[in-house]
Amino acid sequence: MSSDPTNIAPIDEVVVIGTGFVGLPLALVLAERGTQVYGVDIDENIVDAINNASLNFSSGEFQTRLQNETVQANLEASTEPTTGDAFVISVPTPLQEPSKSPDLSYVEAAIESILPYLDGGELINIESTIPPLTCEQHVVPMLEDAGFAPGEDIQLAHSPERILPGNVFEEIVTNDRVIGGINSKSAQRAAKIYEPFLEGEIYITNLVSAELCKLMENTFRDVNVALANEFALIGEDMGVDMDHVISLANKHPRVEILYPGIGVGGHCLPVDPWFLNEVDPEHTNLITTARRINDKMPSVTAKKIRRAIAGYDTPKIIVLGAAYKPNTYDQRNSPAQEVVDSLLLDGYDVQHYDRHVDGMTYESLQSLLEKIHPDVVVQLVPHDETTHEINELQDWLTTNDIELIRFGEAKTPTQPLSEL
Ligand SMILES: NC(=O)C1=CN([C@@H]2O[C@H](COP(=O)(O)OP(=O)(O)OC[C@H]3O[C@@H](n4cnc5c(N)ncnc54)[C@H](O)[C@@H]3O)[C@@H](O)[C@H]2O)C=CC1
Ligand SMILES: CC(=O)N[C@@H]1[C@@H](OP(=O)(O)OP(=O)(O)OC[C@H]2O[C@@H](n3ccc(=O)[nH]c3=O)[C@H](O)[C@@H]2O)O[C@H](C(=O)O)[C@@H](O)[C@@H]1O
Repeated sequence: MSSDPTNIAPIDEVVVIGTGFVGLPLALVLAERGTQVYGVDIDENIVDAINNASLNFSSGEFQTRLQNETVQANLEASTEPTTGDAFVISVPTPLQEPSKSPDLSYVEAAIESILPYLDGGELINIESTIPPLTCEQHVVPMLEDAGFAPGEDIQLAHSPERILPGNVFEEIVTNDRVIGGINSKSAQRAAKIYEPFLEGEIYITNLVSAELCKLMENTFRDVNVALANEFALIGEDMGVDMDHVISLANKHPRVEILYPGIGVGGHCLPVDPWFLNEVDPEHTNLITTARRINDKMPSVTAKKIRRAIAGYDTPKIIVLGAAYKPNTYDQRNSPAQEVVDSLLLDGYDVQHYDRHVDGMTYESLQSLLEKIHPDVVVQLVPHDETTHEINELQDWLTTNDIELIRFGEAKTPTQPLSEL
């Protein structure tokens, strides 16, 4: 795709619709570099928090950036949209349960909400992860019904976000960016949004390719975690430490097995593969099987814990870890929570803590254990800090007759063969 870049109108004002995990970092990095940003969210608490620079996210980096003077001068939030050169849509795209069909109502509501502010010449750029053909089959007709000619008087692009929760402010700048456009001019105008801060490359394509690309990335990861989980289950049946075998297999120059875990959580991996299944169920056998393997892991984990504590009459259990993965506070679709819910349902006495999750944290692990006197400590999420604390307390736990059960990366440090 090519068009004369000198014809591309500048983007001085960006309206970000949905200022959550994806929309807010974009709003912040744009405002830091001098773009006038208007953040729009239907959640008044978020709007107030942005305007008062008083976010209660556990990640201090959001707060620090929000308090920056340049950001304060360039970022304003509201529950209602306004006019601007570009509208970035970063609202949720969850699944409907139990059908696992995509719920596009947020994207549709977001588009609907900006229609009164379009007057010709604006760009709409969707960052939300969307099923293939959403732009063509949902967004384009909405714009046409409102009297616009997408691609002509309104530009339309899809630039899926790829930031890794936990490393957001680095990846938003350094990741390469794929931008699909309804035409070349739309894609190139969307690129203008990112130019003020992006260090990665921009790759221009069409709308459906950008939609598919994002889904394929997360599906690739999900399927590969499922493979690691399946290997781990084989190892367990055979009484072999598969973390160790995986580390050996990964010495092959073309093998990179991921790590088995207690399940796949978060906002995206458990969701996005189903978007592919929705459009082509005939060709998503491997993908849906992988999803089911990963979905089964919390109950497999709960079963392992039950087996390990079968010798206690009424064990008092402390579980450490509630976030969906290490070193984050995000609890969305958390496998750890599912494991705990399953144990609670069995009637076990479980107390649940997580260093990074508001309302679940504790001062020091040792004083917590001294207060509660548990029989068993289960580490479900290997946050670095928690792993460090537990490693420091190993001898103390043994002396105090507290059994330790660990899952995830922290369980088995990779041993060189010479030490086996
Ligand atoms: N969480 C992540 O790290 C990543 C998420 N994504 C995708 O980005 C999209 C957004 O995800 P998150 O930011 O995590 O969700 P989120 O739930 O953190 O934020 C979405 C925000 O949109 C607001 N909202 C909903 N409807 C609205 C409307 N009509 N107008 C204005 N605001 C509205 C919500 O109140 C919420 O604050 C999803 O499609 C997700 O799959 C993509 C990459 C990474
Ligand atoms: C392809 C890819 O790496 N996508 C990223 C992913 O972020 P997310 O935090 O969901 O991914 P993650 O770190 O793989 O974690 C997902 C889940 O998978 C588990 N997990 C992950 C890797 C692994 O080897 N074993 C494992 O069990 C994690 O513990 C977690 O429960 O999804 C994000 C998204 O789309 O929201 C995306 O922006 C990120 O770049």
